Amino acid sequence: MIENELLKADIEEYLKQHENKELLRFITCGSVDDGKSTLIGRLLHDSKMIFEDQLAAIKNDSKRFNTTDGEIDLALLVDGLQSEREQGITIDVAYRYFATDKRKFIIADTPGHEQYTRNMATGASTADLAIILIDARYGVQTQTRRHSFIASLLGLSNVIVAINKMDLMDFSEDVFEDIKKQYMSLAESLELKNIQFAPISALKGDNVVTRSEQSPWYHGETLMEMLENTPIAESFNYEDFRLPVQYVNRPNLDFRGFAGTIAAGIVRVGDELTVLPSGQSSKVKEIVTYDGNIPEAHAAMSVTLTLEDEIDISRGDVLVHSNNQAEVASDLEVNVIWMAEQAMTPNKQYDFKFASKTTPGAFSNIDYTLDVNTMAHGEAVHLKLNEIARCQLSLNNQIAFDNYKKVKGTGSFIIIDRLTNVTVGAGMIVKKGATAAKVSGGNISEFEIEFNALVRKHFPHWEAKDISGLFK
Ligand SMILES: Nc1nc2c(ncn2[C@@H]2O[C@H](COP(=O)(O)OP(=O)(O)OP(=O)(O)O)[C@@H](O)[C@H]2O)c(=O)[nH]1
Repeated sequence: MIENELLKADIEEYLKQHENKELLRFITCGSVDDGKSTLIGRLLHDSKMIFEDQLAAIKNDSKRFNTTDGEIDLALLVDGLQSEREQGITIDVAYRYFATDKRKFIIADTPGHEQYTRNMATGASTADLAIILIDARYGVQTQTRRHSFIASLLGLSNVIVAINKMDLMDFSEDVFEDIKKQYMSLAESLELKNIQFAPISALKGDNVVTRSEQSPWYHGETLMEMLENTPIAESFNYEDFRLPVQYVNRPNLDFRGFAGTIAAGIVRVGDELTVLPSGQSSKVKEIVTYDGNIPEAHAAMSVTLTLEDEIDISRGDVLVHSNNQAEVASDLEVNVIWMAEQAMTPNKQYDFKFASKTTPGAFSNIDYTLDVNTMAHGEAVHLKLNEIARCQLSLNNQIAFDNYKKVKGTGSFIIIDRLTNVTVGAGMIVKKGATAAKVSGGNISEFEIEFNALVRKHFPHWEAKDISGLFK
């Protein structure tokens, strides 16, 4: 633990020195034992981010556990905790930092265990890129499909498919090409814009940071070059200005500022803004930051705006350009990833936490579930752990929102259980909801439920759907 703290302290210092370098956030995903930990260890090791004392500790451990036949077991570096090592499974999202001359990096390391889809969703929601690991011996697996699908659903457009353990397949070009083909056919049904492939051995280091002599047929970039060179600025939306107001700053009667982190777009002094949902308008008087006033600010910056007029704005409102507004509604059509052991029940009240506003509401209908292996639509009355579904959401209050693919910050939300305060799911907004769905889901009478039960009992061959779960 002491070593970890040291590492953390030093890396914060290190990151400070690299403040002006571009930051790439990425996630690594794959099935258990595909080699995520080894790969991350290799990236850290070969980019010289490991300190000598840690290296010595790993060398000793590798000898003691005799895990890798004399090679340093880089996985030991990542699976730092003793209990994790004993279990052999990484169990939560862990964030790691490293830097090269070109960029600095944050890795969200997400475990491969089937039930931990939610951890991947957590890591992926803030990532620019996903490394999807495939064991060269086995090719595309269920987890590959699941992770690629979630990456696509979360709007992660950059994917590096790292075909690992190529050393066990004699660095065969045919194996690489074959897995590439398998993956491309899977990707056809997904919205991943930029897919790159690398044949690697995380254990031996081939094509990770240094080019391998074992694969003379491969002329592409190393994995590290891909991480350094994949353009990320394109994933920012500088078109649609959105400022979800985190708090209203009123230190004295003469100053009233609206503070928050810009979710998308650019704002300048003098711009005409509208407050949503109320619809009132004014002009930007000042843009105040920690380092003083500035004439313009863009996505990801934390700012405080003051306006020309005294208008009513409170926490949770969204400031937008008057000529480019977000939508406002209380009924939404959404994609949901369910993350709790206890199933989601339509018409049960949950809290929905948007960029800066939390409001109660309920799902009025599950339109369909999505099978992550086949992409087929299915029917469901409840939504179970790790299931993904298209749903109709009915909120108790109006919110300002965007389609998730347009603006992540104003297009996503988390779902919180009102009793336990635990996050039970995550959602991405597709569009304004259809009110018709609300009627079919929300207004079922007790009589209809009883009638439905009778029909199902006495006329099972009619195959009527159980609607009791829709009523609560
Ligand atoms: N031959 C070979 N073995 C590898 C390679 N990469 C990883 N391994 C081995 O595969 C096993 C699993 O690697 P890990 O890095 O622990 O796998 P992981 O995906 O992090 O697994 P979890 O942490 O359990 O999710 C270890 O025994 C590694 O030494 C590789 O490129 N070649």
